[in-house]
Amino acid sequence: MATTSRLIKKLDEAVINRIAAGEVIQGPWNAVKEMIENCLDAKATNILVVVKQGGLKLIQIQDNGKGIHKCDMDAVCERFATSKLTTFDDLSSISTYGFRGEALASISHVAHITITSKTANSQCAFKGSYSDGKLKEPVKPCAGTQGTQITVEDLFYNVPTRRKAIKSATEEYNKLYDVISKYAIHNSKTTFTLKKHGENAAIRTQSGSTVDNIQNIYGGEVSRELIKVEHHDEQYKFKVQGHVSNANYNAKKCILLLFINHRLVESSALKKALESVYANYLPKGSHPFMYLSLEIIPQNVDVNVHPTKHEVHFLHEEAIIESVQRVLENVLLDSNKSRTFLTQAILPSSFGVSQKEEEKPKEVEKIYDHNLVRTDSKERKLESFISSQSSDIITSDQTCNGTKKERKVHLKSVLSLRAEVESDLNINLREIFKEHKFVGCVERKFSLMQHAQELYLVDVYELSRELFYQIMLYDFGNYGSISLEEPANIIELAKIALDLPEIGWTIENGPKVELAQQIDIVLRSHAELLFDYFSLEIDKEGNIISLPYLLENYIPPLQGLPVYILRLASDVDWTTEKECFEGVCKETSDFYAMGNGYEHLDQHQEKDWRWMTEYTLFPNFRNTLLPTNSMANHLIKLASLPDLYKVFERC
Ligand SMILES: Nc1ncnc2c1ncn2[C@@H]1O[C@H](COP(=O)(O)OP(=O)(O)OP(=O)(O)O)[C@@H](O)[C@H]1O
Repeated sequence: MATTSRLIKKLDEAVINRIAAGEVIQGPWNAVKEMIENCLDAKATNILVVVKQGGLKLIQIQDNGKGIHKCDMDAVCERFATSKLTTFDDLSSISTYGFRGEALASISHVAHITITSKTANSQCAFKGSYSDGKLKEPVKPCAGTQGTQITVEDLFYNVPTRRKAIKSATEEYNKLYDVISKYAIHNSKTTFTLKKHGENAAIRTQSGSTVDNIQNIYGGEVSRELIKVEHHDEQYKFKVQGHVSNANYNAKKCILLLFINHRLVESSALKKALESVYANYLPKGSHPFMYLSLEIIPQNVDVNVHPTKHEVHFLHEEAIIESVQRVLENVLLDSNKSRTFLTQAILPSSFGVSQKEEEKPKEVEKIYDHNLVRTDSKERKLESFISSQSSDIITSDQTCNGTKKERKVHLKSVLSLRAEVESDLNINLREIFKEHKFVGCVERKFSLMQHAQELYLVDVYELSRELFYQIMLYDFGNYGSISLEEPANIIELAKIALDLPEIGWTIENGPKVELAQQIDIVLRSHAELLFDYFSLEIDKEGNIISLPYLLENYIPPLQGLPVYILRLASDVDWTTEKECFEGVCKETSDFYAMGNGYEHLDQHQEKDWRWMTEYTLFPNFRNTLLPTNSMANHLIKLASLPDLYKVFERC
């Protein structure tokens, strides 16, 4: 009778351990991650990582933490040997990164590992080499400073398939660079250094702020555009804090540094949810930078989901994700509203205004990128147009003038005017402006723009009026100034205005000269307020000498100045704060609106308004304007491609 031999056999212990190790240690990056977590659990404040061949040949991690006692040295690389967890219940309140006692054991099954460690109480350090979870020979005393140094050599030397699957050392290096970067940002009080063996440090952080570390690792372009996130949710008992990029920043790839209870984890659901919020703020195809740290009560989090610990599960996952989405939406909306504009005196020769000498800052302050308004966050910044397309508009030294310090505005009247704007937001219009393409100017008050397959006629006059009104509210008290080359006398301006047919002066209104004098008295009596809050300066002789500078590279049509002066004096309610501020903002935005003022334009002005419409107003309709429901009337849909197709089909 033929005997059948057993097909199912118990695997050799060494093979079992190697397979298990391969699940925990997938590549140099997570060997590094596990060991960094050990350093942090040991309260290290200084961590140095040296690697060779992307960590495949060598990973050496040195910390200044509490060290390992000599008596524990033989057990550190044994599976399920840990100092961090005793009972299963401890898992629900775990506050250390490690809890399984598996990482070093796993590494010892697939690499050569040497540990040198010294505790505070010990006279000297002790050194041991490990293989397959065991000490190769008794630990030896040696010289060393407090802390632990772990050296891992020839990772996967005994797992040829895994070694082959690893494509390139550079790729592995990039992955571990990424892991160290993220831990360095999350642990800003600990200094991190990463070096390729024999080379200078690729990462070297100082103990400082999170933003400093983001700047150090991801660069100034990101760190300058960050908004702080901080929120405590009582209902689902979690905290979220971090820094995310604002609408000015966009990258080709989404960068998300996500920590849940201080563990670096991945969550595609949260990532997707957050990216969908940014879709309303960023141009298509561009992505944000987000560093978020969520702290959820440990009882609601299951950390033991994945061998590499890069996933966690938590209760109320959907509700928490939605709540974080709302937090992000709020901070982005806030940052979009409070964007500040570069404030400086500018002098376009074609408009007959010039910079006041005494206003030139003694020391030229550097103007950073984030002070400059973008035309389109995907494209070039306005400054790049200055010397070419707009040399007539802006004098070349304008980018080095000083900026005013921003003052915080807490006036109830202004906050309530802002709230009125915000209560009327129109999300559809925001979408349209966000994704629009400028087509061309029809005339000063009207331009064409395209959104998706639709062509719109845009009332630039009305929209720019709204834009300036919003800028006045959100940048209240912080405008720069445009200095007039020739002081403009209020009485003379008022007389010019009263002569204009559209003002409708009649004999019953009283003599023009007297009216002009009254206008002068009203404005001069409020000169201090006009200067302080609105940068509208009146000298002792009753001359206007400066106007507010509301938008970079935009000069109001100065022919509208006489009417502006007259309306400021006659139409503003100067008796109550809110009405007064609202009135000045409204009159000023009427004056600044594109298409106001000039009847006949010379060659320069003809070129200037077109330039300002395309490169200043439309980019700000996209990035700065908060479209409200009333603005829907300022867009007329002229054509829609799908409708046109239908017409052709019928023909
Ligand atoms: N850098 C270090 N400083 C001090 N002690 C350390 C260090 N690295 C490891 N240890 C000690 O070695 C033990 C085993 O570490 P190992 O990484 O294998 O497991 P763990 O951190 O306890 O759990 P996990 O497998 O979940 O990471 C730790 O519990 C700790 O006591």
